[in-house]
Amino acid sequence: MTSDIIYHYFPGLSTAQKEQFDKLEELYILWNAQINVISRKDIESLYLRHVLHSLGIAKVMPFLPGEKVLDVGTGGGFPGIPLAILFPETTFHLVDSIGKKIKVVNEISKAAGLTNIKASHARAEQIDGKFHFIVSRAVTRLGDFYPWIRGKFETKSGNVLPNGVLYLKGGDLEEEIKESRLKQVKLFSLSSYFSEDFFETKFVVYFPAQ
Ligand SMILES: C[S@@+](CC[C@H](N)C(=O)[O-])C[C@H]1O[C@@H](n2cnc3c(N)ncnc32)[C@H](O)[C@@H]1O
Repeated sequence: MTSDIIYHYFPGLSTAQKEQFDKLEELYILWNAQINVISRKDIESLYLRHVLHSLGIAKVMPFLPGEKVLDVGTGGGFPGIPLAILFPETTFHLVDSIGKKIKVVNEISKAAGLTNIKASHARAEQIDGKFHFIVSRAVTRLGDFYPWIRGKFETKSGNVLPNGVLYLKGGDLEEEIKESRLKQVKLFSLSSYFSEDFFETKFVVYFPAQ
C-alpha cells in the first residue's frame, strides 16, 4: 500500500506534503511495533483506513489558516495527523487520556516535521482553550461526547459551516443521533467523495456548537 491513494483524492499537494504522507508508513510501522495504536491487520491498509478516512473531514470542511482544531481521543494521531499535514496553516491540538499514545503522536509529528501540532496527555474535559472545530473518531457515543467539549468553541465562525463538531462515524446512526438530543446534525456520506467499498457505510457527522 502506498500513499498514491492520497495523491489521487487530494491533487495539488506540495512536495513537502507528499513527503510527509509518504513517511507515515515507515513511522507507523516503527512505532506500532512498540506501542500498539493500530491493529496489526490494519497497518497494511494504513493509507486507506486511517489516513484517507481521516481526510474525509477535509472534504467536508476546508480548514482555514489560523483556525484551531481539537482532536479528542486521537489515539495514534487520527484524524489529527493527516489533517495537520493537509492544512499546515491550521493548528491542531491532539489529546488522549493514555500517555503512551501521545508519545507516539509526538514522535511521529516530530519525525514528519509537523510544526502545527500540539499533543497533550489529558482527558478532553480537562482541556482549556477555544477551538473553531472539534474532530474525533471512534471515541464514544455522540450523546456522551458533547458534554466533554461544551463551551470549548470560538464564538466567531468564518468557514463554510459554523464552528462545531466533525465526527467520523460508521453504520446506522439514526438511533444514536436521536438519543443524543443534538440539534442541526448533518450527515455527509464519505462514499460521495471516495469510491472504495470501505467508505460505503462511513460518514462525517457534523453539528454546530450548541
Ligand atoms: C478507539 S481509540 C480511537 C483512536 C483514534 N481516534 C483512531 O480513530 O484511531 C479511542 C481513544 O479515545 C481515548 N479517550 C477515551 N476517552 C477519552 C477522553 N475523555 N479524553 C481523551 N481521550 C479519551 C482513548 O484513550 C483511546 O485512545
